[in-house]
Amino acid sequence: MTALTVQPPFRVGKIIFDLDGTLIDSAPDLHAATNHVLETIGRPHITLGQVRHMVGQGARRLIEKGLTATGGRQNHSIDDLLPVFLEYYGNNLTRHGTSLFAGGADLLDTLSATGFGLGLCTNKPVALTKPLLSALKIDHHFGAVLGGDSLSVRKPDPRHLIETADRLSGSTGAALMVGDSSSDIDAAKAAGWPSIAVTFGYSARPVQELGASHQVDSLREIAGLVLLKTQPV
Ligand SMILES: O=C(O)COP(=O)(O)O
Ligand SMILES: [Mg+2]
Repeated sequence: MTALTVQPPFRVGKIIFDLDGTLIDSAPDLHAATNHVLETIGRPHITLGQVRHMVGQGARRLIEKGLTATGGRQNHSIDDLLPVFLEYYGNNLTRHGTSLFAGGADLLDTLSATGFGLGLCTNKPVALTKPLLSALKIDHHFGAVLGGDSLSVRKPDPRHLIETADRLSGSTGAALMVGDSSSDIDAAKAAGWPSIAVTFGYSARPVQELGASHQVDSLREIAGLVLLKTQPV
């Protein structure tokens, strides 16, 4: 495991959040959309438990992993299946119960109210991300929202995080990444940022192996780990 280089309380001005598996439990709806794709090609369904460890590298990778789990890629083209997935998922973003993880709404309220610049950096397509943030009533917290297709690079490339932070106009100071998967923590490490890994997300690997600066079992812990702007420095 990578040595911890930065310890809380983190003295930062900007906090960049991952979405799936970090702020929101979107697995139920990603599960339904994946099974819809599998059904169209006569494959069996996969379980919610399987999907929970397949999310974090974008829709293409999720479809690919769904195929691998049900008999292999064979001659199926991800390019052909992606629009099937995106159409179903886009029409059913919260239908099967996608919701904020416990403490998420309070955390974002607290961080916004105390003056942090908040950014959202996800590998989900941005055209699906924005309506999902609105449906969950958390869109107003984010000064910048970048999806997996917003740039020519995406997590774990650190430029995805750095660009999200740079677009937070009016916020200064160092940035912190909060995520659930290796793509988040690897991007933060490559950017030279501290990071917090949540243990309740969708990581395919044990979270303690990701090498985050700190890890939390609940979003409720996070406000206590950053130096709130109202506290004396
Ligand atoms: O895999 C996805 O679609 C998005 O995942 P992320 O929000 O964890 O980056
Ligand atoms: Mg994630």
